[in-house]
Amino acid sequence: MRLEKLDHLNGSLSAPYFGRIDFEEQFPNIESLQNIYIGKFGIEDIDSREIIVVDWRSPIASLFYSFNGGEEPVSYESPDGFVEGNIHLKRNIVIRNQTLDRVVDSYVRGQEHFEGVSDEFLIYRLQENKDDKLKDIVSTIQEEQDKIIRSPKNMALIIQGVAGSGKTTVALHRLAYLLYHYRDQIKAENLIIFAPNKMFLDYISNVLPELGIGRVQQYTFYEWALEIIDFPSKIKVHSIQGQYEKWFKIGDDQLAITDVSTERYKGSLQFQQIILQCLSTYEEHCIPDMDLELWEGKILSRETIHKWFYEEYQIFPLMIRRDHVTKRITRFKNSELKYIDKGIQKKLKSQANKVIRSYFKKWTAFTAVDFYSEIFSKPSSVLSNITLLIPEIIKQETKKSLKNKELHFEDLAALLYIHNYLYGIKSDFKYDHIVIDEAQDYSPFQVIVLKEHVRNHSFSILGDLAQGIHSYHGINDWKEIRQLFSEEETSYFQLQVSYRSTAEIIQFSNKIISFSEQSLLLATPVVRSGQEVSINHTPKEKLPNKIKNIVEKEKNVHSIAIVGRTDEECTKLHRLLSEEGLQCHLITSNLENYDGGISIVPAFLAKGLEFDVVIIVDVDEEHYPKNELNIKLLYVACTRALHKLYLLYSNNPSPLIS
Ligand SMILES: Nc1ncnc2c1ncn2[C@@H]1O[C@H](COP(=O)(O)OP(=O)(O)OP(=O)(O)O)[C@@H](O)[C@H]1O
Repeated sequence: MRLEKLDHLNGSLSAPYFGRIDFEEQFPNIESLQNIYIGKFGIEDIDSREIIVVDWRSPIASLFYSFNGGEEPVSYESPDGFVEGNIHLKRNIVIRNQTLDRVVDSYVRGQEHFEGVSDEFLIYRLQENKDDKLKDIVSTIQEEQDKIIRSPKNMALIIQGVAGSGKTTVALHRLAYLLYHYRDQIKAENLIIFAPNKMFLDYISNVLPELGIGRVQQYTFYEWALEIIDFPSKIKVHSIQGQYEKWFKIGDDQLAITDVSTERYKGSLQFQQIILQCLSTYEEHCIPDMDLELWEGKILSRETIHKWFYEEYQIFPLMIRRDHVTKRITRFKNSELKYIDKGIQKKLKSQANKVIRSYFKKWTAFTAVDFYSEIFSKPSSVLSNITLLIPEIIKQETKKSLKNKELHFEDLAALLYIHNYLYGIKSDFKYDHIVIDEAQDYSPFQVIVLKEHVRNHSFSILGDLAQGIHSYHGINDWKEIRQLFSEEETSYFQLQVSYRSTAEIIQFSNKIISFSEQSLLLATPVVRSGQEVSINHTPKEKLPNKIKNIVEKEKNVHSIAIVGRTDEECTKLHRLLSEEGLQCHLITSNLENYDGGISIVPAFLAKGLEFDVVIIVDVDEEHYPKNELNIKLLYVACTRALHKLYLLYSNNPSPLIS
């Protein structure tokens, strides 16, 4: 704790605070006017205990974020109850390396041009070029974001936010808030963030220590599942990347996303119900239907074993219960043997052991994979009626995979669910809070599994349906997730303002997403204007040169993305550009680090990232025909840009931009 505190103090040395409010508590006495300085970490005088800077997460600092201007009294909730008062000043301050860089008053009481809180400081921050990694936003958190960040812990928050509305950022700040506010109840090690891939985790990795929450666990769902289930080495478990080629290819054989696609089916509530029925039926029938006669005349009745299993050991998961019953039977046998004449003891012992072995052969011990195989390959008579409900095509496909010793990403939710039912959840895998970023790509079944791993349904579930490019296994509507929680357990928020891009880029992207058949929330820009989106016809052979020219023109920015449509084409373009002497990183699905600079990235991998300048290539009829997947892919690509967006096409432009 001391080391952590020292770390915070060192950080505060170079930038102690970023804001000030002058707050007059509502007493008649004007002397109660306090100048409150707000920083990333609180600082107090070690001798006098006087608070010099308050932590941004403290109750009083909430006024800095929730204050909307005007002369009406404001209030905040302190540990002793609500405190009311008036704000006289709201000031933003930029300090870098102990140098005061900028001071902007966004509200001064009594001055006419400050009727509301001005956005000048926010716009100044948004105009900056970003470096490689995501940054904290403590100095400019907006009111609607602050409400989410400060929501109570024992709630499943579901947040639909447009591209660039700060979902990822808000989720990380929420973790910092929870750790501050509930410091006696939760530990950083017991919080976990799920993100789409390792590169994305690297991209957000800087914010965590900046916010003082470096020890939070970070995982992809795939890696996490592999930590829990010990798969036999002969089984290959394919990650989600295995699906990319199938779903993101171009040409006439592009797949349509339907409800009976294997991925969607295996993530559905319907499938979870079937698995649950199989498990509970197995539970009902697993004990062999017989008494256990250890030796002649020594019978352990079926009823006694039932009582042990269904009543005494009921709190344990199935397989642990089976172990307990095994041990109990052995104890019973040993204690009974004590009364047996020494001369025949040995003989009866070996006879009893044989009987016990044969008894437990009839009582199958399953691993998750065995049970899953049983469902698909050779269901026992009690299960076969239930498995009839699984569509035949999915059954056949899965049976074939299992025969080839292969499992796929979409099988993981069911496998984890079975594993938890059979073996329970170890305390290492129980969490105080779970963040699911890009949650539109999660299936209801995945969320059901995660719900088993979190205490008090404490979730932050964030996503954007407009970016649902993985809807072959994700959701189409938040109802699919909301229905998994009761009304009191959940809260739903919408974030509609996009902070990432200029107004021009947002308006352009909105036009593209409006082609979608879904009714989706459109983004509203913060009034930050930039250059018009540039659309250029560029013949194929001139593409490398054109890209080089744009890069040359934009050489002063920190990050540029060249976005292609498929993995293969990006690799090709990367080679071509490298031959032309342009240094750039190719982002592939198994990349673990994000290096910034100039990147070449397929649209489906760009999700979650952002770049000062984005150049989208091949925006033509062939690569982006008008269908749901391409609308969303192009929307994702466009909304990655902060300041400038270029679209290049050869032949005929895509109908989405023509
Ligand atoms: N209140 C804010 N003040 C300053 N910058 C902000 C604010 N909110 C968000 N941003 C910035 O907007 C950008 C987008 O944030 P973030 O990546 O968290 O959004 P997102 O909703 O997760 O986006 P997407 O869904 O497109 O991945 C980031 O650069 C972030 O710093």
